Amino acid sequence: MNRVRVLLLNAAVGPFDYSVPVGMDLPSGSVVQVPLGPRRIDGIVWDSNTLDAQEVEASRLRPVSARHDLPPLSAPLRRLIDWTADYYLAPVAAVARMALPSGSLLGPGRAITEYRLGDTPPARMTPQRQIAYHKLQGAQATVRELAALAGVSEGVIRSLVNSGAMRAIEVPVGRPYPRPKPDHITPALNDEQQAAATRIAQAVAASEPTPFLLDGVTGSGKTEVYFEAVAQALRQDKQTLLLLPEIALTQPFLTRIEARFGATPVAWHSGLKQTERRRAWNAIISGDARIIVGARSALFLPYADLGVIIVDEAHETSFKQEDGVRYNARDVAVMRGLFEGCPVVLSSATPALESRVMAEAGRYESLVLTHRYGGAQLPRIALIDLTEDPPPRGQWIAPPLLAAMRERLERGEQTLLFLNRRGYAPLTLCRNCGHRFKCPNCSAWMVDHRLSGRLACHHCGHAEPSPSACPECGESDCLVACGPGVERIADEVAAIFPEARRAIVTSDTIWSPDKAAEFVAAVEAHAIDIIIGTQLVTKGYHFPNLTLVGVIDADIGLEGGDLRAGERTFQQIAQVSGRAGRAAKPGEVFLQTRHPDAPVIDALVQGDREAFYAAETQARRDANVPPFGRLAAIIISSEDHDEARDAARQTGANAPELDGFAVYGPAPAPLSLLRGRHRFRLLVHARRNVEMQRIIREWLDPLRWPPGVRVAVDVDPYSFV
Ligand SMILES: Nc1ncnc2c1ncn2[C@@H]1O[C@H](COP(=O)(O)OP(=O)(O)OP(=O)(O)O)[C@@H](O)[C@H]1O
Ligand SMILES: [Zn+2]
Repeated sequence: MNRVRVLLLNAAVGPFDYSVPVGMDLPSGSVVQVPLGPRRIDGIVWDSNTLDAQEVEASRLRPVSARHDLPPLSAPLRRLIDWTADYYLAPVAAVARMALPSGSLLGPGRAITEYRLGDTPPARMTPQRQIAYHKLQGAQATVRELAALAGVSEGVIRSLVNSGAMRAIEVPVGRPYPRPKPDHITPALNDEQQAAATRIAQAVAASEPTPFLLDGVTGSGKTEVYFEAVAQALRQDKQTLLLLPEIALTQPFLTRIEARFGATPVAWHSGLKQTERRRAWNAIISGDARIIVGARSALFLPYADLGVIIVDEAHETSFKQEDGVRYNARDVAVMRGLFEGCPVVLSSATPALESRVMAEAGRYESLVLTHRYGGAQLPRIALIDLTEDPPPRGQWIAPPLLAAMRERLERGEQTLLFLNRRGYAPLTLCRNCGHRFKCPNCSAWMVDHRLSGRLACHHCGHAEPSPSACPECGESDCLVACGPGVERIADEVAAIFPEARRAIVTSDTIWSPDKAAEFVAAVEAHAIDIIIGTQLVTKGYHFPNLTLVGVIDADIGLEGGDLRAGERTFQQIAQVSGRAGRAAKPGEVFLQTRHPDAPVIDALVQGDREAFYAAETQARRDANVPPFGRLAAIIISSEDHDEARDAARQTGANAPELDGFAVYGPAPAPLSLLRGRHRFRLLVHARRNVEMQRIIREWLDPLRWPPGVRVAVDVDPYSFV
């Protein structure tokens, strides 16, 4: 057969068939270059039985131009790509692009040129050069990366190179990574840990495609358990993919892996430099990289030989991608394990309800750790009813929590205050005329960030300097901050305990792996008494001297009222509580609430997670919502309000009427304006046994919209805004 079907990667057309030049070997999965009109573009040879293309006579086919020097994408990976595209209603090419990180990686070359400043400054200093010269001391990267780092144009960097102020360094990208050793340092597991570890290791040894739910209370040592699965994969010369939700937090984690296996793992995330990315990529595809720690984007990479996939903190909603291909990495990981023939471990102290239901149904194998490691006790959780015990006016920390904090300071122990709100205040208004500061691009309030002196929109990134006067009435000294964010709580702590050393932990302060490492070191060295943080501090940390957790507003997550509001509140509070008393000293948690009788709050205080899961499962079953019924959101947007509304109405009017398939809306989305686009939503609610995706495809595919309209489908949505 001298014809191949090619999936085109960076084109809105295709797939197309091409002829195979004599002497070129093109098995399925080969990465190739093909002609398209006058251009040449990258593509992948795909299985013609899974991908339809227009039939073209053999004589009219154009030949494949070249084959890239890469191993072909494996059959299991191609199957995963097909499955993902089908399930999430995404173009196959869009999913396949996630397996091939960027065009520049496909080109030839064993080295990349990086630049760094030399010893002598440039003879002629312009203001831009001055900035670059200042910011790039000690840095080494490509021209583009240096420009981004310094905040100047690439031209400025190039001019520094040409003037001789920067020198070129060839960085080889094929350098091998040090090999981790399965038994470098092995901990003694307790009985529960040992039983779970043995079972997973056995599944790795047998290449069993079993999904495991590793469900263990906070501090039970789940990490040590799944490390045994990693060790088993290493013994068999296979790869481990370890997915983490928040990449900024990986540095302490990488250190922990290094301590256990004697070598740092290979990290994969969006913050990698091009040389690092290329080196990692080569090692992943050749099999040289044995332990790969990554964010969800690592899930689609072409691993040479996967032995096990681990999803840590598997309940985290950040595994759900909210743009482009809207997939859930937790669910896709289970499918990848199935196709690759390897076990998948979903590890969590507060599993997603979906995962619990799968385990109860016997589809996942359940491994349970009921106790904290080393005899530490779970913390005692107490309520502060804010209606009875309110803080003084203009403050947010109630007297019982303040008293507990004072005790900790006196005893030299650490406190963590949790409030899931970045910035100083979520809303700023004018006392004089009532003006509220709103984002010009979104239907959202501007958040006051005092540390950086700005008002910022958390949806589109729009920011402006904090105003001194009201733009509406012109009065000065009339702007009031409404409600607290972590910065405001930190100010309150500073006013009450001026001697206490504080750290604010949010994505604004911990924005890089280095910053995370710095923070951890400071807490461990007891250079910090009180941590004030958002959800960034709820996971993974193990600070033995931290014995008090205060939840400033336990009700905050329940306000939105979406499908998972109760579940998310339970998970966040259980996780943040789990940071208290993890070693010898017992922990204590205070929840500040206005709804002491809410079932979620009650379950947390009683420490009765089984009751919470049982009630929540029943409620979902009764409403026939996920994981029992199915949901899909259709978001229709345009820069023009009426165009978006009309397209949404037309879509709704064409909705099929079928048994077990209901369509609600369209209605303006809660965030009706986002990044300058007006948004309308339709919600599909289907019974489990209905082929929801096929019906949606047949409904939407024939519809035509004006060029300014975008239609996004979100299968199994997590976001309802
Ligand atoms: N068998 C063991 N031997 C020695 N130390 C252990 C063992 N098991 C756990 N630990 C230690 O106990 C602490 C908690 O373990 P780990 O971080 O694995 O818990 P976890 O279950 O992942 O917790 P969380 O879900 O709260 O993050 C860590 O410092 C870990 O090194
Ligand atoms: Zn905005």
